[in-house]
Amino acid sequence: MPAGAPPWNPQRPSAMPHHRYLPWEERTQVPLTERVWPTRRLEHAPLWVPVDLRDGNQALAEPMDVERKRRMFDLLVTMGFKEIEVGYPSASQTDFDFVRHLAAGDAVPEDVTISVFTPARTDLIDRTLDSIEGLPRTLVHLYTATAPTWRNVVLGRTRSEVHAMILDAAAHLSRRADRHRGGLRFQFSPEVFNLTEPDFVLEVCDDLTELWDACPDRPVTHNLPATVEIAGPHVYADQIEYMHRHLARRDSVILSVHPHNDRGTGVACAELAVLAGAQRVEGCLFGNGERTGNVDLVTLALNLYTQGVNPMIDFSDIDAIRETVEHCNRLPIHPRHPYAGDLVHTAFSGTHQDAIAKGLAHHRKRAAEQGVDTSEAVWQVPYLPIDPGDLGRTYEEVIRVNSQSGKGGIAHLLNTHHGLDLPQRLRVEFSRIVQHIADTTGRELAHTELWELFHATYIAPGTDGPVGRPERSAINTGRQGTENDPLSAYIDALSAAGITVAVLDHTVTASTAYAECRVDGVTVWGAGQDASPVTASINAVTAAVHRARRAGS
Ligand SMILES: CC(=O)SCCNC(=O)CCNC(=O)[C@H](O)C(C)(C)COP(=O)(O)OP(=O)(O)OC[C@H]1O[C@@H](n2cnc3c(N)ncnc32)[C@H](O)[C@@H]1OP(=O)(O)O
Ligand SMILES: CC(C)C(=O)C(=O)O
Ligand SMILES: [Mg+2]
Repeated sequence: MPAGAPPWNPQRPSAMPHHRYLPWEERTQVPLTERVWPTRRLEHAPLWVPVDLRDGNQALAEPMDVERKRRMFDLLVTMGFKEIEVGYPSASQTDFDFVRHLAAGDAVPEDVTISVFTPARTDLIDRTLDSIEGLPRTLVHLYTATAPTWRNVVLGRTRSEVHAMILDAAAHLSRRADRHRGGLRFQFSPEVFNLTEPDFVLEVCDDLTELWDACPDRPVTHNLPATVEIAGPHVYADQIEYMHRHLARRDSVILSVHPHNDRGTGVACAELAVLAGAQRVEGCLFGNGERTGNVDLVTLALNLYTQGVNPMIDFSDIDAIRETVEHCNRLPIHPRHPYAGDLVHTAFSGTHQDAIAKGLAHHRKRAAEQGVDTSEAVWQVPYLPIDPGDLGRTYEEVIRVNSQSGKGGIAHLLNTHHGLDLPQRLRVEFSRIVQHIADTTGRELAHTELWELFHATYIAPGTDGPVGRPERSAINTGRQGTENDPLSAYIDALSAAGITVAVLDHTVTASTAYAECRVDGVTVWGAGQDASPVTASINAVTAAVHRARRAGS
């Protein structure tokens, strides 16, 4: 038993060298003792800023060419994003050309602001400013790493040297901006904010706010990245709340966050950061980006949507969005990706299917009672946090059948796709047949296969044997006062032919009849179809007779 491990924990200690890693408390400290973020609620959307064309793009094996960048840009505009980071113009000719392409054409709507990214180097700042010549409403985004390890190891400068380097670059940017026609605004990112001393970030950001003379009408954006996620989201929230409370000229600062996803908690970091005072969130569609990605804007915005908050972004055709992103990034989106993956609205397991099928039926009923369309009624369907219809998806894929499935799902598919409404006991029986096939083949059964199986089992179980099709003449002549009850007449006819049939259960819904019959002592179900309920019922009894005789032979 490892020292300090509770007695109920029988696990063997891992031999992996965990001592090589430092807890976050030893790498950063947030001087925040009282926090308000746990008491707050997300009530409106922050400003979402997609960085797919810069941070996402720099993480691709094959960065986007101008054509792909343009497709991504048009998608982002169509979805409703109002501020879009379009590239790192000093990094490559493609990025430079793309910004020039935007400047030359009419792709940028009047309500959209473009952002371009630059390091704190005068030659690269100049190149960046050259790229945006003629572009209105541009945000120039300056960044420098501020965390101790980056200062020491990467930049080879002391804290005060890095501070001076940032201010020099910002001053150069300001001077160059004075010559720029069209409104420029500034953004600063202390790269690796989350590992930087909070007082250093405050010093630098406050100096920039002053240097760039930010005011409420021309605010500066301070973007505080979790460049490499190293701690839980509660730590990031504390760091953001601390900055939110202490930044100077707060009404002239847009407080932005930029979480990455190294620990898989990028979404949680962003959500808690907004509770803690962040007004703007940078991320990428479906979480593309460096290493494990940038925070996923789709998940974030749809998380808000499913809380009844307007996400300010249009996701009504999520598959078209996904296809464009897959084309531009040349990366597939995982089938389990929140909200957008191929399988995220699908249930294979029996109890989930049962609940969903009941939930959908209840939803339709409640909408009808309230006199509203199903797409307007409040959504409360078990296991489906969002109505797939809101994302432009159909309900077809919601329930799929394999060996994990149960009668509810099978009945739902037969009902939805083939108009069958199986009686409860028949559901139980048929699901055993399906289960056996799914188990032995180990594969999924499509709704068409279920229908074929149902048809072959219950509707047309084979006509070999002594009973052929019902004798219409025997029915129509009407025996024993059964002129108004052709089914009884048919059963009498069968009896006269030596086949004793008792109908134990009989229902007809939408041109399909289901009959549970005892035939010569054998109890079986049969089903029949016809526009006429009478004929459908007679067909069902005939099918039951065939099945019983096969079972008995
Ligand atoms: C967290 C982020 O996403 S940051 C953005 C990362 N994105 C990219 O790097 C993609 C585009 N980058 C590039 O194409 C190139 O790095 C360029 C064109 C910008 C620069 O290329 P090069 O001049 O070849 O330099 P290199 O790529 O080796 O960059 C490292 C140099 O920049 C310095 N540097 C790193 N960040 C910054 C910064 N924010 N401001 C100023 N200098 C910086 C480093 O200290 C190093 O300097 P050194 O050569 O004196 O040691
Ligand atoms: C905002 C910039 C510097 C960035 O991409 C990061 O820090 O992750
Ligand atoms: Mg980043």
